[in-house]
Amino acid sequence: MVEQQQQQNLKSSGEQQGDEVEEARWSYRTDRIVEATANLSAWAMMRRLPQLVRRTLKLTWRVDRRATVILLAGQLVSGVLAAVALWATTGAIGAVISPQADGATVADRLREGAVPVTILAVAAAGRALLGTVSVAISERLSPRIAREAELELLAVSVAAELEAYDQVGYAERWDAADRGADSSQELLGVAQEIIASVVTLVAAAGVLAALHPALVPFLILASIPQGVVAARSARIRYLMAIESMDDRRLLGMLRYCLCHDDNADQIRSDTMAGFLTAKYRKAGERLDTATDRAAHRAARISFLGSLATGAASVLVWGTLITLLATGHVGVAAAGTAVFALRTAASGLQGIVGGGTRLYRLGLYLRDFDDFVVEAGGHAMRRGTAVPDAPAQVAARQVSYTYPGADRPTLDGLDLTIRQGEIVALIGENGSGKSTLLRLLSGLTLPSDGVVCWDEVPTQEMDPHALWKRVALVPQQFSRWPLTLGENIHLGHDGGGQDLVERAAVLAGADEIAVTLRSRYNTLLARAFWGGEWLSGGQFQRVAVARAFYRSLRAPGLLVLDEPTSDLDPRAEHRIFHNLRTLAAGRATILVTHNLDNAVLADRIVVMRGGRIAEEGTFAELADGNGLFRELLDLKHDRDRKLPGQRAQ
Ligand SMILES: Nc1ncnc2c1ncn2[C@@H]1O[C@H](COP(=O)(O)OP(=O)(O)OP(=O)(O)O)[C@@H](O)[C@H]1O
Repeated sequence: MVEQQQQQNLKSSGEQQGDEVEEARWSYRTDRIVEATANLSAWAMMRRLPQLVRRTLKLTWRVDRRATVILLAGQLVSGVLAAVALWATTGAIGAVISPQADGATVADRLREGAVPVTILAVAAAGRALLGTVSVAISERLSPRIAREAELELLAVSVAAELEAYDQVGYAERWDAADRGADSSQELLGVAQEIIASVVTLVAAAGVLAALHPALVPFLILASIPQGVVAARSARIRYLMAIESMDDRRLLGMLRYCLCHDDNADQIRSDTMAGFLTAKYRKAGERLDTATDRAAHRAARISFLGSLATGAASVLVWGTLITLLATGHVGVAAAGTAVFALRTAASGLQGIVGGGTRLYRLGLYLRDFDDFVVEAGGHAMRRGTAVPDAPAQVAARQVSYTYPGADRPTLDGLDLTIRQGEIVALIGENGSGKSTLLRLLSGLTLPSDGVVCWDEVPTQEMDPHALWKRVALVPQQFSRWPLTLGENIHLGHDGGGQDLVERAAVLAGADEIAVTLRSRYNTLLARAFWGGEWLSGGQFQRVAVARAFYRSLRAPGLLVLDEPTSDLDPRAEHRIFHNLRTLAAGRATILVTHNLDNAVLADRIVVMRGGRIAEEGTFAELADGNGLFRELLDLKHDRDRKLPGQRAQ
């Protein structure tokens, strides 16, 4: 009863707000894809099939050569057995229908039929066995083929420059590519079905041609409508999938928002479940409409195709009857022709059915290929220099414009941080601080100007060697589903447990370790059995410990983007106190909105609108009349008294 009431509440609040839910079409650049795909014809499909089969075999070859050979040889033998079986059919039919007048006894007939029937039985058993073997091989190899594709996708994704993520529609194209990688799981099964069908068809057509060549063109004629229908249906389904891609992504996103524990508190406290559920329902309805439209179109085409196929079948059978009536083929041969026609028809069906699926997979694979090329275009093409701990890191006349933005976020900026120095970066929201940190760390490259570690520009360095010397606490730090120890060393465990614990002590994460069931071996993931969870501030201590660990292992640039935003005063004090000691031998840059923390810095740099507005020591800037002083005054004003605050 209570449940019913809750569901009713959810429904009615969703319905009530649903009216206001705008038709949320997250606009992606699908028009271009739709337009390109609409031009694909059945002929294009036919042309692509051999190439797709070749590609599948290449993939299979890469995964397991021996299995590929067995698979192909098996199909070949299976085809030969099909032809042999059809030939034996003539003998078997002859034994059954030869006229009684010959005076043949039952024993004679059985003797006559024994050989062809035995051949038939052996061929059928052989084909069945080969079929089982090839299914087993393809089931074993298919997941591996998909994994190869997924690994390729992951490799190009992580090898791309960060700016790739800022390209319009990049995430959408990644999704499409991911589906392409996933669908490659079906490739081998389908390609195998096509190869088997082709082999069967060739065998049957060969037998038919030998019985009477006139039968073959009709067989081909009968297959044309099926092929056209299949191609058109596949295209309709693919276009539908592309057109509704944004809705499917939206559904996925909403499911995540509604159910993931990241949002669980807010979903409840903001009573927004109904609002999001209404959006979900709307997107689902749009998807249903698109599916219905595609199903109707496919059904119409399929009906027309069936009519055409029926007409073509009449022609084939008419031809056979005529040939029999005019004595061009004998009765036994006509019987074999019937079997051959049925075999050929099943081969054709296999080709058309498999071809359709392969064609559709091919379209998804094209998304995969396109993305691999696109991401490859963003691959890091940098130098090979390997940096040591730099004596200084300098931005020289650096500008940075995000892809698609109409003005630069950073504009002709100069900044040098020397080893042993702590520089505090201050500025209002959106002034470009995080963007500058990314450039100094070599995560992105400047649109103009250079960032140099000593005298070597970041674009001339091996990025991985460079990042080994970067220790970063980003604003949005990751909470990896790993143990506490792993969350600190992240696989770079050469420093040993001592270094992990030293970093933890410096960041105050040692206090967390002692509260956990298995200390540093405790899994920090509540989604897994045995995992534990930390508070926001505790996780931030772990993130700082991670950066300290990296910096202890390979000193270089220490980058702290609001590293203590979630910390209590004691924890914050500990980190900044230890930072002073750690800073020796490193260039340190710290972003903070808490101006009091800037006291710790040797120098303060104040940013405004992507440029440096002023710089100096805390005392110099506090005595001045620039932005820093203004922000400081605002803070002191608030510290003294806020409007409406009651006097103590
Ligand atoms: N990936 C991105 N794509 C496009 N524009 C971006 C991107 N990231 C940041 N920007 C833009 O660049 C500007 C500077 O952002 P940045 O994150 O560097 O500011 P910030 O000074 O660190 O701000 P905050 O104090 O809020 O952290 C902002 O106007 C923002 O809209």
